Amino acid sequence: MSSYPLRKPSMEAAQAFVEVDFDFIIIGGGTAGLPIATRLSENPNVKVGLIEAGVLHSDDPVIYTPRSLGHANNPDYDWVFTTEPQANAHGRVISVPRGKMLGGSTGINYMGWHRASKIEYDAWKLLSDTDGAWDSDEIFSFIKRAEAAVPELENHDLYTSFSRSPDDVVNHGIPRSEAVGINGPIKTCSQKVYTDNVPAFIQACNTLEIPTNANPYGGHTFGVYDVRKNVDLETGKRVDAAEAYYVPVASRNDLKVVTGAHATKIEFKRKSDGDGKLIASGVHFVVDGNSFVANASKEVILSAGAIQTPQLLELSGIGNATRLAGFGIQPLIDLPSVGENLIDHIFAPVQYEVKPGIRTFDELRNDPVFRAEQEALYKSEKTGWMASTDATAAFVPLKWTVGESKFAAMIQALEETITKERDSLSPLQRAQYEIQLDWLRRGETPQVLIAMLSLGVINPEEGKSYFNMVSTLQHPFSRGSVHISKVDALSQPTIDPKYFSANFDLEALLAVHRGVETLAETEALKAVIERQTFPPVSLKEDKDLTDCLRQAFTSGSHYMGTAAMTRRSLGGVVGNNLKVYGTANLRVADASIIPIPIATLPQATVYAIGEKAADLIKNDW
Ligand SMILES: Cc1cc2nc3c(=O)[nH]c(=O)nc-3n(C[C@H](O)[C@H](O)[C@H](O)COP(=O)(O)OP(=O)(O)OC[C@H]3O[C@@H](n4cnc5c(N)ncnc54)[C@H](O)[C@@H]3O)c2cc1C
Repeated sequence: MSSYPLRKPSMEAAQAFVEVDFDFIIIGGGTAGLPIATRLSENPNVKVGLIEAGVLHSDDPVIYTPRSLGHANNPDYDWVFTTEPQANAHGRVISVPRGKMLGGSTGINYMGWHRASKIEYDAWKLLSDTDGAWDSDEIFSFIKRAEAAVPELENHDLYTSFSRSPDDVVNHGIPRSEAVGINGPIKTCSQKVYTDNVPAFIQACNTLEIPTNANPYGGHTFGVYDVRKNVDLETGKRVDAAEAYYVPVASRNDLKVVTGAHATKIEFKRKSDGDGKLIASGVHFVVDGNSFVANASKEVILSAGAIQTPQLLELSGIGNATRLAGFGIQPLIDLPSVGENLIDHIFAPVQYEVKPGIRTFDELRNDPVFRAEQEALYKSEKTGWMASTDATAAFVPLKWTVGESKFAAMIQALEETITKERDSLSPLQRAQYEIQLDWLRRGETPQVLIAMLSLGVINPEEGKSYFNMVSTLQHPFSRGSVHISKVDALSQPTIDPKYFSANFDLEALLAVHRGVETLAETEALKAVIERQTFPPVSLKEDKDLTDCLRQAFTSGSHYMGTAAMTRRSLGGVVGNNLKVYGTANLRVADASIIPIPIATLPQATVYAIGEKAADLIKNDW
């Protein structure tokens, strides 16, 4: 472990940090930053420094008890950012959760471990230069490197047995034994506790011809299944980037981590030879109001996440030159797409009260004796309800949700809008929309995730139990932005996801809501549901429900795209080697490089980005 405390900011640690001549400095100790730091420091001959604004929370039950999820939305763990008032959501200001700690957002996320369909990762290639383009095989191989799935036999995927019949189960694509990693740092497992709503949901999906997918890791995600979780079956704890990647190698001499240290700017020199590229040579940071500069002789890697990576680029002089000049920042590289292309998934709940006797995770709220038993079981055996989260979900193409004729009308209207607005779209949007339209028309790739969740219950009555079917939109057409609001790294940037700026997103969300209503009408779900408690059942008309969706939706907390890895001519910020265009040695590696919406819970993909970045850097040096 570091000789300096990582649990609180330390001036001595900051001073010792800047006295090292680093080869590599990584900004942000999160989902991608920690894999990069730990993989690079496998070579004892390089010196690696990592600057993280949050601190280490080892053994904090708020983080590591799976059932505590949702309790970390306060400044001890979270940046607690918010959006600009959203024009298409009655001016609502929406919460933007982001983990602030060693481990980043993996310390506060919901632990769903998932990957997108192959076709979605293959689209990255369509948007990039040919040389070194990423594709699904490559991303799958790096996800495999990051993960350790508990072998099936030891932790059987019980959910397949809940299907109506074996005919409802599909198992296709790359065989699971080849697709899934077993030796990586991130331990993942299947659910051990299934509450009564889960079998009902799976059977309801089967009734509506959504198959049970026994191998959602093989390249085809369509179907209903239990999403694996990054929970360690042996310890019963959340597995985050800090515990999985950093803690086991913390005593390495060549790896120095400074926490409570807020990076404020990247320092550059300009190359004197022909290409005149910028060379990143150091990083400014502050600890408790005191400024420091650390030096890197080889590379600086920016892994501050999709909100703060563009902020730091702009503060360092990389971005839209006119915008930067307006803030009095000398533009070093005119890259107008920095901070553009902000993508987020959109979530909207439908809440149901269950019939008496049906058990959901609300048992823990309603029955103090049961809760005490479960807490004791967790303490002694590291298992039971406290070690569990609910993660059953259906990934479904929009076509299924809507029905053929309505779907055809929706697509036609969407195509007309895109054609009409073509001149005002960015080159990247035009390319993305073509790809997204193709996915929609084919009707095989899920655009929709319906998640079975017991979290976020609205106004629960004592003694009653509930679950939510959360409709989520995974391939939105709306694009927002993140930009600096002042020349102050410590203040939050202006975050404007522009939710529903593409009207299609709202129509699609309404269609998903209708799909959820149909699911609730199946015999399987009717057997467990007492009544719908949100949205109010009195809201029947499309117009009223649409209004309710504008009021009730939340961010999926899956921000991506703000430093997109695409061709420069399309408005890319980084190339296939993750280097920022116009720089010789500044790379971005985090969720901001994801170029197009992907229908997945993104952390496994971001870990893969970190793993791949480490490989690219090792190969170059
Ligand atoms: C509430 C919530 C629930 C989620 N649920 C899931 C889920 O179930 N499954 C899933 O797959 N994904 C989920 N996600 C999304 C997933 O966790 C993120 O997409 C992913 O972790 C992002 O990784 P990143 O490396 O881009 O950023 P992060 O992991 O957030 O890392 C960025 C790091 O940089 C640090 N940093 C930022 N600015 C600075 C600075 N100026 N100086 C120093 N350090 C800085 C931050 O403190 C942070 O540690 C969820 C996210 C949230 C917030």
